Amino acid sequence: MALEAAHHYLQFAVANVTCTPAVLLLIVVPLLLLASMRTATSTKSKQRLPPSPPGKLPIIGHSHLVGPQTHLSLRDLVAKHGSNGLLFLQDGAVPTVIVSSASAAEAVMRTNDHILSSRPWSMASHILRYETCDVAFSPLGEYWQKTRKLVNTHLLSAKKVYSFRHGRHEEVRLVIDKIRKAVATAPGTALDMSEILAEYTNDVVSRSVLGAAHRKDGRNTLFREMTMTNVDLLVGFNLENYIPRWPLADVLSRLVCYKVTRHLKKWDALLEEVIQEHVHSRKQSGDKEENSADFIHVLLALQEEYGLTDDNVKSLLMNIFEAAIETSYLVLEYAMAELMNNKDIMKKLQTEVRTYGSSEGKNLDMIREDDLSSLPYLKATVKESLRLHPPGPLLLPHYSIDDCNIDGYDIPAKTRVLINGWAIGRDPVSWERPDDFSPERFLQEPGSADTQMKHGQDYKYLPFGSGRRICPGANFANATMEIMLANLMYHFDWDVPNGTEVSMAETFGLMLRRNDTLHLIPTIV
Ligand code: HEM
Repeated sequence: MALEAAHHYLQFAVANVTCTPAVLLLIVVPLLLLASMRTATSTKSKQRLPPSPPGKLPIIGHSHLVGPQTHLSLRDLVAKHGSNGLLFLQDGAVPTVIVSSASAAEAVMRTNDHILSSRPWSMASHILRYETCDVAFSPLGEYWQKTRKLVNTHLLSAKKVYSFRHGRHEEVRLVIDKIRKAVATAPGTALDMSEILAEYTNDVVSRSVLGAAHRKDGRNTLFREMTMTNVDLLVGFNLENYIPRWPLADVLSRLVCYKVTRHLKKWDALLEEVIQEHVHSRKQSGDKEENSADFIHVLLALQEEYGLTDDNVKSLLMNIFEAAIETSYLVLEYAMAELMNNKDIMKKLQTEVRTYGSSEGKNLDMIREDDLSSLPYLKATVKESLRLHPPGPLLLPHYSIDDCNIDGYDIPAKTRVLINGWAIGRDPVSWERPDDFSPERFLQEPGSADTQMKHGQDYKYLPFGSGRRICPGANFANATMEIMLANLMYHFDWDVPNGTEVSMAETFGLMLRRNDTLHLIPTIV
């Protein structure tokens, strides 16, 4: 893996700076060797680290043991060499602890949460996020606390999310109308549901951030493209994984991150434009902030109170796009794919939604958010999809700000901690028939709208993480996903072209995604 990464790095570096590979080698190789010597000396301490697999190499450490399907590789390594779901890996220059059981996750995200919930640093992320002034990648500290409070209280509280429901209804209605039209024009034709669902989640998010005019000049699409490019840039090789942070390495990293800097300029121009429009409209409307005001309005209204610079505001906005669009779309796509391969479950779900929609002479034109609490099987289906297919299989990386001890093992300060939520969600110790798609497992009792396992309170189920870094967007995400899935089930029957199974083959990146585009044939009911 590390050799592949080194090759990747050289390609990446050459593509980004006007340096020849030979010059890069001259700079990089001595730094790597120096780093390796430093790592070798630093690991000679008396600490009792969690067990490690054999086969550690100079410079790259254990990285060559981790294959491209990282979540699978790590699960297998922990099963073979770990203890109680804990394993220590030297990933290049980065000491890393892998967490792969519910009990170890609880020790990390509850018992030692105050020590283990900072974030590791990366140059690409630092540059792209206005010198790390977003919420998601800020280290633990005052700035993170302040912005996290703002996000929890003013942007993503249950009340605020509920206030956006009319916008979501409109977006869902647009999708339903689009599918109906396609069926009327060419019955029996397969639609690209991946694209339809990605567009939907993007529109819900950009509407909440930018307001009702989010489609102006194709901005919704532009923000989506910009967000996708973020993923491409951040998934590239990180030099600092191989060379500890010294001033010379920082200079080199900044050079390599030239493309990231260029991309930030684009973000900045776009965000500046939409913010200025909001400043203008706030002046005209006398600074009134309504309950359903979009995120830019809210942030501008609170900017002074929270002491935020313009760059802080932009970074927070970029964070919302990055965190919200892909995640919810992937869950919806996986849910539809699983339902196509489990037709009895789809039938049960359709019966629940349709019976509700037509009971007591209701004959609803669409399912609305106030109806969702009467649809327990729907909620359980979304939860089950999140269990089997968490978009972030390793959550976001955690980082220790001090030494701590788990199960008698030392976790030194400045260790990266990766929690394999994907493996924990499929651990046979915690789950019966863990690989089956079975929403029933989340129902306390048939017919009850209450479903088990509140997010973040049960460490065997971690799609949104837990502890102080738990995803603040779970309300927003669930509202976006549930209302769409309910209406897809309410209005249409679904088939796979040629009656085949949907392939669940997937690839690990910043997020876990299916390899194939999801093509499905809808029929109006
Ligand atoms: C299905 C959808 C989603 C999933 C599965 C998901 C999952 C996650 C996970 C695993 C984390 C990291 C937790 C940790 O470090 O332990 C996270 C963090 C975060 N998420 Fe989400 N997320 C989703 C949707 C959203 C949405 C819709 C938003 C905003 C509108 C959002 C905003 C954030 C933010 C700001 C953080 C960083 C929190 C912090 O570091 O303090 N997420 N999310």
